[in-house]
Amino acid sequence: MTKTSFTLQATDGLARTGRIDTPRGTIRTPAFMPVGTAATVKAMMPESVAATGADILLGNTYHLMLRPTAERIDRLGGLHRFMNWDKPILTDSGGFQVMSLADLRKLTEKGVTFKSHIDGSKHELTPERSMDIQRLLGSDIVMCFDECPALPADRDRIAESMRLSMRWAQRSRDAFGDRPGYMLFGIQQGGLEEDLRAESAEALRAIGFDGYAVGGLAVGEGQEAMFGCLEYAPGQLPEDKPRYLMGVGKPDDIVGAVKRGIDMMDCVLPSRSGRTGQAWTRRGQVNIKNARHQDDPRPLDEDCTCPACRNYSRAYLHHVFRAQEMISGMLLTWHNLHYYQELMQGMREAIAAGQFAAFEADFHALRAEGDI
Ligand SMILES: C=CCOC(=O)Nc1nc2cc3[nH]c(NC)nc3cc2c(=O)[nH]1
Repeated sequence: MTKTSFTLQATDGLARTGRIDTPRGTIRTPAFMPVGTAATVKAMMPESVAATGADILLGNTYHLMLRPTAERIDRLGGLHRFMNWDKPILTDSGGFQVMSLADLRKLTEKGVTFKSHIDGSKHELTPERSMDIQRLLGSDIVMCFDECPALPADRDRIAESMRLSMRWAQRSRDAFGDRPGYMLFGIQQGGLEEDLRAESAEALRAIGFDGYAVGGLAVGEGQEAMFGCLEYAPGQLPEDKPRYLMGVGKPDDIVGAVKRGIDMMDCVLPSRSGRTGQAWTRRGQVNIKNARHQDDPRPLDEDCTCPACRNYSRAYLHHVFRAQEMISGMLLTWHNLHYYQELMQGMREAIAAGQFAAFEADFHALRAEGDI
């Protein structure tokens, strides 16, 4: 099967469940993508990531172009072979990270020049170069090269940035070419301005993409403003293509985004917070480094079937975090990614059964505030 396709299987209100079929495998939606920044989901073996239920993971163009370089990964057989992950991979275009991580950035109509945060070497990212890098990596879902304006920004700045991103979307499409079996996603911009988001959606639709991302969010606007934008932005995008919300989020952000029509998300939160001792459970958050866990024989979450909850006590997890043992980040990252995938599976089943409202009510009812 060399083609790719998106099939909607059920809807419940604005929430949808479906599947994205690619030659490397099927992605069940709504989907959560663990972040594998430097060709690894930190503290996890790839087979462990697969065991959590992840159908796809995310790679970062900015990091991989600097080290070990896309050319080297290509020579070694591509990113899937390199990191021993044979399911789908989505790579970002580098646009967002170059603006947040690189030094001495210079942005022009052509693209962005910058100095590596690793060794100070000079680099350039353009729509054309980003498409080339993502092709060399072999990623199954390629993202347009875009600019994500830092908020707060005034309306003129937001409009100007969005229109640049739309010109870059056309250049990305042209440079991507015709690649059966690979998908190119456009990225909607426009800040929190409904009319600018509509203009962006129309520009992307006219170019034509395999999927559409809602960009420019989860950049400090807060959940209320983000949900306000998600009341209209997903609906401005083609209904028969996947909708991807980048950088989201906490479990309640994810439930709220799926409720408003989002099909795919990615976030470093479950893995990053796992390494710092922050566990996410259906009853809320557990900061395992808190002294009150040091004699607690119970698992993190009685109902969780992950290896951390099946085989270890809170007391043990507390100990290995206090002792800064490597197993600490491994176990909590595994738990958090397992919990996130369980959340996605629960929503897929609830939407298919027309029970999303009940699922959402249970989700909120079970969660206590604060540390549990
Ligand atoms: C990441 C996949 C593909 O995205 C791109 O290639 N460009 C892009 N990335 C973003 C990443 C974000 N993370 C957050 N919060 C943590 N907000 C984000 C917004 C964007 C965005 O507007 N564009």
